[in-house]
Amino acid sequence: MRINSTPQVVTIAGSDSGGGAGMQADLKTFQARHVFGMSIVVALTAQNTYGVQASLPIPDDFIDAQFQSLAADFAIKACKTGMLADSEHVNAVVRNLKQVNFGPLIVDPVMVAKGGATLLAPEAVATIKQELLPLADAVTPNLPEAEIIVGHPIKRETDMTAAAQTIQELGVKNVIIKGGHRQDAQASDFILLADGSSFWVRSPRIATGNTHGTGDTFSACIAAELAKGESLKKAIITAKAFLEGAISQGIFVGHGHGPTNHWATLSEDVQVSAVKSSSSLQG
Ligand SMILES: Nc1ncnc2c1ncn2[C@@H]1O[C@H](COP(=O)(O)OP(=O)(O)O)[C@@H](O)[C@H]1O
Ligand SMILES: Cc1ncc(COP(=O)(O)O)c(N)n1
Repeated sequence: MRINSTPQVVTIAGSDSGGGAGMQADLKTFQARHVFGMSIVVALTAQNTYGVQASLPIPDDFIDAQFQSLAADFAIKACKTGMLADSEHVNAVVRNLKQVNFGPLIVDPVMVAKGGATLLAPEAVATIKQELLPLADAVTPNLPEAEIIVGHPIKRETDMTAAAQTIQELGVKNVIIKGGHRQDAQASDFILLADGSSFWVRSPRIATGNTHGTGDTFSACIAAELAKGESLKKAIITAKAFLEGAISQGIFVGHGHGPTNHWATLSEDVQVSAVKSSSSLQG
């Protein structure tokens, strides 16, 4: 059917007025990856490359209204969450997700902005673990977020693999722990799939201050590729190549922690190494 043949994706997240992170980064990613992007705003932030100056959660009933508007009209094939502000808003999103069919759900458990601002009330971590993760097809914590979810420090690569297992036991099928916050020569992300197989994606670490919105861009790219019908494994590898390009071909705007370049071409420097082989990697 012609009317719904374009892959349609929605981000359920916070707005970054500075355009580098949040749903603005998601929508730029959707555009770059040739899918039709939509947005459900959960919170507004007054933000720039220096940090977050103010934030304002959206009333629950307006979150409901946005879900209803999209569900009534579009054939959404994948979705992602980003900044969800607090427990009340996590619950509003969960309630709505249970009533719609927006395809695979990627949860980016955004907690603290790179500049240090709190984007999720600490009390809401338990709500994300108990209510949202069981609905998710994949979760994409960065290292500090993974440490909060599992409740202990994650230092070595073996800690990342163990943490992924612990997070999977919370009821989320596929776990992607991003290694951007480590200091090693490669930026390495660990992936544990639903079938128990696992692999690393690695790319050269780029020395840059332009990493504002990297996590948002990564999870948005995964959602975009899933909406096109790609397997989760292929979507993750594409997202890694997209990030390596977006970070390395930097864009310089603002005076603080700069954004990435969503026009960049995919990098060819991504290495994939299986930890356990499996004939049936998650599709
Ligand atoms: N300096 C860097 N060089 C190359 N890749 C990076 C760099 N920083 C982050 N990445 C990659 O960007 C993606 C997002 O990771 P990360 O920055 O850890 O997320 P978040 O924005 O949630 O903190 C991951 O694939 C990670 O490996
Ligand atoms: C609205 C919003 N959502 C997410 C982030 C996280 O991005 P980063 O960790 O790169 O600051 C952000 N800064 N603002």
